[in-house]
Amino acid sequence: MQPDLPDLHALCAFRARSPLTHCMTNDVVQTFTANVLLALGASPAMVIEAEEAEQFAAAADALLINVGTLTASRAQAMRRAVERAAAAGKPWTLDPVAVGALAFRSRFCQQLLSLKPAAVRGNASEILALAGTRAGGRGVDSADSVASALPAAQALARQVGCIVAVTGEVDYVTDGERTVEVTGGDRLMTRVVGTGCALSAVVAASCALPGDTLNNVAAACGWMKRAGATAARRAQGPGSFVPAFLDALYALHEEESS
Ligand SMILES: Nc1ncnc2c1ncn2[C@@H]1O[C@H](COP(=O)(O)OP(=O)(O)OP(=O)(O)O)[C@@H](O)[C@H]1O
Ligand SMILES: Cc1ncsc1CCO
Ligand SMILES: [Mg+2]
Repeated sequence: MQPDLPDLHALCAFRARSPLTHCMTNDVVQTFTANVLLALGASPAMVIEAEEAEQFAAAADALLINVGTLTASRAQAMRRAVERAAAAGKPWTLDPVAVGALAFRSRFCQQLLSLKPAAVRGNASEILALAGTRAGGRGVDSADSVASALPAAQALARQVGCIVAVTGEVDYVTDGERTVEVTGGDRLMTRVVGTGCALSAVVAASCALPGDTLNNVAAACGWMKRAGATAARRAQGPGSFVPAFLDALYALHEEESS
């Protein structure tokens, strides 16, 4: 494998910074998300009670909002955390799980966008829905191609003034003017739950790094794609993929310099 110096530099910076990452995420992916962040060298903390979430949002380096298992009380806690993060100048990232398909979370995500996320990461159907182009996907899964969602991702990035990462077979990361394409990964990444949700947590953490957020988010997508490809070569199926994926994230620096 060719060394990929920008990704390696960003990975070293990520590990040196070890971003304290406040995750308000869904019930399905809590442990996997924390393990992915830990394998990469970040420091996750899942703080969800409204009063604590508000307090912690100001202290953490980055905040993730994932609406996968949203409830009214969680929405309230998330809103308070985002408002505090925004006031404290801390970057926050939105994963709009199943937006478009469901009205409550769609209204909530649209309202949150006015509080200026640093990044939005979603699959093609989610990005199309958030941009107002399409109605939504098939539950939490995408029903659209990534290429078909690129114009919507660029429009959303310009409209909100943030980085948008639309992911799938290929990932596109855009600020509305510049677009980076990230290739690799493996279809097995879609046969275990939470690779997208965990990627959003890594994207959130990468927004705490100094430098160009577009490049840092693209690097985050690249780490996940590379580890996904390595793990797929080693795994026999979804069951052995998850531990192989965590191992590959942990050893990414060896792969990049070999
Ligand atoms: N067909 C594919 N080939 C290679 N990599 C893929 C493929 N589909 C998805 N990926 C990778 O899997 C990860 C998750 O992306 P995806 O777009 O499936 O997220 P998602 O639908 O939000 O997932 P989830 O909701 O299950 O967390 C990304 O790193 C993406 O690049
Ligand atoms: C399966 C599932 N259901 C709600 S959130 C979630 C995790 C994938 O997005
Ligand atoms: Mg998702």
